[in-house]
Amino acid sequence: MPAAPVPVPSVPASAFRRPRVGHIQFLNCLPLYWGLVNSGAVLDVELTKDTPDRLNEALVAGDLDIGPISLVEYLRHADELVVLPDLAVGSDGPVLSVVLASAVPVDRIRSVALGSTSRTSVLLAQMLLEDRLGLWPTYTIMPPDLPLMLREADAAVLIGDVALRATYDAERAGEAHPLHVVDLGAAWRDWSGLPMVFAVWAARRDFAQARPGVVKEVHDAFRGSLDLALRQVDAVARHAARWEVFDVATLTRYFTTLDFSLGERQLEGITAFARRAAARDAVPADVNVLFANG
Ligand SMILES: C=C(O[C@@H]1C=C(C(=O)O)C=C[C@H]1O)C(=O)O
Repeated sequence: MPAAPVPVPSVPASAFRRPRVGHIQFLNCLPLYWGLVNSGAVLDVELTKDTPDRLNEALVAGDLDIGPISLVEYLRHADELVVLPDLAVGSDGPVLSVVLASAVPVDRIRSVALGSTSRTSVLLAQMLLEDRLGLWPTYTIMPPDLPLMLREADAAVLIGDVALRATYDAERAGEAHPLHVVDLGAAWRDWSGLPMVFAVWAARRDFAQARPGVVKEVHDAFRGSLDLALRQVDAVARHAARWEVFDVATLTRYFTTLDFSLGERQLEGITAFARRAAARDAVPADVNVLFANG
């Protein structure tokens, strides 16, 4: 009699396939990517480059395994995710690429167009306008196009390259500039005394449990490539200035102004932001930030 077949435990396909990793298609994450390409790290991943709003949705839906996620969306879905240590997009003071650009003096803003690619910064802007300045404007969500937004509203909230452009144009024009450009990283630090964390990197909990080694490998590669890019920041800026509208000095300043760390102070910043956001019912109260085992 033939031997009974040995039962093979079923292994989910996710145990074998290449990890699906997200990447923000803004200059803020160029150092991360540049390092990956130039460090010679062989990282076998399926990389999806997109705007933060779409990457948020994909990670929450389980269409990505690991990726950056707007802080607000992380706080809303923290029980499905683990945070990668020592990696974030933030600033301790001015950030240059998260702005409120207003055609009227800030205390006269009555309508605001919120850029559709953001989740954290648009909430931060609302908190600053309402809870700090006592203004109650109306809001509309619009694609991140400054002239179109200002056709519809007094002010616009922008993130990423278009926001960096707004900062750059305002600095170059000085007094003659028609817009009031408020750096929301600086505004948050003035208000709270703390750094702002706009986005973190997270892995889906089920993925991190099934493949902890892969999460560590991806995290190490990201962290390593970021460190490399920041050590060679002039070269990164020179490279990017070849096709970007920004000059080398602006890009060098930008890459060194951004705070990619996630230490004690950044966690305090997250807690302070989460508390204020929870008071407005924008995120659940008392979220426990769980890290991937590094
Ligand atoms: C500093 C930035 O942080 C970003 C802000 C985000 C948000 O507001 O939801 C999300 C990801 C980051 O890209 C930036 O976009 O320039």
